[in-house]
Amino acid sequence: MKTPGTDAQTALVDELEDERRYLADARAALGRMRDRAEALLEVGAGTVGDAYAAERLGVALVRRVRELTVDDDTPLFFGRLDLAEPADDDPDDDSTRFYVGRRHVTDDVSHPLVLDWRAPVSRAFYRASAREPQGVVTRRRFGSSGGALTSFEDEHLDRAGADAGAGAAGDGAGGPSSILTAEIERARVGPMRDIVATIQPEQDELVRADLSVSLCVQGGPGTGKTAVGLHRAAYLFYTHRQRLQHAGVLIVGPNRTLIRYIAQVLPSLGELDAEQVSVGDLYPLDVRATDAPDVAVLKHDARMAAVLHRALWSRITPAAAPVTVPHGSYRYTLSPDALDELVAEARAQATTYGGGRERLRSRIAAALMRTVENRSAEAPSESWFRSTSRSRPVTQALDAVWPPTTPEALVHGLLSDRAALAAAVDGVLDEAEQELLLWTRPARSPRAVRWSEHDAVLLDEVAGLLNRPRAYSHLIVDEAQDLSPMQCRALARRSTHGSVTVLGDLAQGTTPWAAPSWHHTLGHLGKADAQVVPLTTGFRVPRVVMEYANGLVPSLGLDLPVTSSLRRDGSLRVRQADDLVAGAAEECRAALAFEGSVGLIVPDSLVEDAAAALDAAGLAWDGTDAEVPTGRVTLVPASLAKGLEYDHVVAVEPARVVAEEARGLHRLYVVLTRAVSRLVVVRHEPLPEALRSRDAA
Ligand SMILES: Nc1ncnc2c1ncn2[C@@H]1O[C@H](COP(=O)(O)OP(=O)(O)OP(=O)(O)O)[C@@H](O)[C@H]1O
Repeated sequence: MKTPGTDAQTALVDELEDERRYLADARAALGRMRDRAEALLEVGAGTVGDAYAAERLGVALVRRVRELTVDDDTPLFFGRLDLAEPADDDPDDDSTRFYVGRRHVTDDVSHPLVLDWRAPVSRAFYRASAREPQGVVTRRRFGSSGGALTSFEDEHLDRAGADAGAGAAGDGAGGPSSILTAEIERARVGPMRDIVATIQPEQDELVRADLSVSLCVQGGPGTGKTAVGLHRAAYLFYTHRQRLQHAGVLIVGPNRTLIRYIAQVLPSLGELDAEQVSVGDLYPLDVRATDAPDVAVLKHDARMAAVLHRALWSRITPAAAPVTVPHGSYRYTLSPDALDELVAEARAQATTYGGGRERLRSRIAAALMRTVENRSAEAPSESWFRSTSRSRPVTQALDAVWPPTTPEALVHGLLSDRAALAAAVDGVLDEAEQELLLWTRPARSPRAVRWSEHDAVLLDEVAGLLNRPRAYSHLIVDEAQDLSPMQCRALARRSTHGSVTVLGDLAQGTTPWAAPSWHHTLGHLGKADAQVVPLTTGFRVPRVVMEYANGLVPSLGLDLPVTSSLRRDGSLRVRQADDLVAGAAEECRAALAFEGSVGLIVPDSLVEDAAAALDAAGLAWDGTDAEVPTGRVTLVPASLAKGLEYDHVVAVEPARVVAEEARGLHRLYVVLTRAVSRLVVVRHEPLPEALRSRDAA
């Protein structure tokens, strides 16, 4: 005789079978959607009238085909919602059951089989709780392996929390959130994955905030800031595709390594359109020189904006000669005084130097035209106006009173010439600062300058004064705690009328100009009214490692909420080694016994030694710039560790990480918070004071 328990068990197993069949049907339907898109692609180009439309259609269809590609390794859905009543999004649809997945899948008559996670109805999947069921009777989460469903778990939200985890089938059974926990604790093998199956309510609120809302997310290491930013990009594209296709979303990261890393996540989010750029590449520059640290700090100082502004606009000079143009057998003239009046008007109305110059050109031509009209019976034509405005005398006058320039020419002129610099910095920078800025061996021409990476912020500032840069509807800025005031200004110019999502952690600020508070950064970004929202639950770093790293926070002089961790697994070990790099290589070899990626993070000065030690140990390894990894070990200089994560981290010589830079403690905090499962600290010198309690471990 069967016990009631086994009956229930059998019912659950049957139900899992039903779900597997549903998944197979949805996969087949997706395959047909793709076939249809491909067929359209084949005939599309031939049937559309003009070449431009054909190309547009082709691009859209290629993208559609790519979006519909079936990925057999991930199930098409990860959740199911049973609602009390039909959702009111679509009056023709009275379904109360929805499957939530990475993209829409419809059957042959356009009936939805799977809803995109970004669709309005899906919101309840992330937000509903026993306290606020939001119309949800049952929320089902699916466990999977290699694209196959292996389990499910139900929360009955209508039962007021009394029974919020009743049914569970398959290998994921065990607790109300075992599928969630298993998903969160899964080992990392490649780059970061999307988190659409497990977005938490507090993250979802940020992801789905209105396009008009500017947010600043202060979150400790591994609280999902980058993930939230990327999912927000995907959500905004989905919800406002038309609008964002024109004005776009720009994702800005601190360096190319992180950009490359996150670029691999975006396509899996079904989003291929967001532009991604590192903050240093906003003004592309062939960098061939370095700056002393104090010079770099000065170049990033907001006061430089005032200096450059003055240097540029002071190029406008009073007219010394009249403008004279011929018309018929006469010559018509504009006096220097009349010209100066036009300059004053154009200047008062100009928002950019370049725009003002063009406005002045038109005004000069218009004034000359009026003179002609007053004196001759025959009014000059529109083409006379156009050719006059482009004529040599007008351009010469313009060049004299409102000289053209380029960012390179202006900065070259300023930093090579003591008198020009003194005039521009008067009352803004002191003499010592002027000396710092002046080039000791100026290049002969702007083209011959050997620019430093920090010159980019000066050049971009001037470029922005000359002409308005492209502005985006939404800007997502990762690791924003490291932005300098001048970098913030560069971003502000690109989002004048748009909104921003600023992501960062003040405790991880490692640049000399790192923000002391979000108030500063947001002010320079021109978004002082952005809401600052904390995220304090960590998903990456295991609790034991997080608590260890948190030991450093009181020494950072910041008032921040403590980051806790959702992960109870993981381990921490501190090892004393006489030969640091050999010890580290040994630890890497041991780490390979586990599943997942291994990051060997070393002080920058030890990179070469560590590489040699890995080679000597016969371990295959990659640098952080590897497009396609050859092995599971990555060698990471401490200065590039930010934003990255590895299943197993071997962190070498904390004391040296701290000693190698001014904000070394912040850097160490970054280094110690990269591990998803295990952290091994290899040291020779004593640990920094704040970590000593663990030294005996
Ligand atoms: N809701 C979630 N479910 C599962 N995993 C999550 C969730 N949120 C974040 N994660 C994972 O936690 C890890 C850390 O996320 P992420 O890199 O976005 O954090 P971060 O706040 O940007 O960290 P850092 O400050 O160190 O750069 C990633 O592997 C991410 O996929």
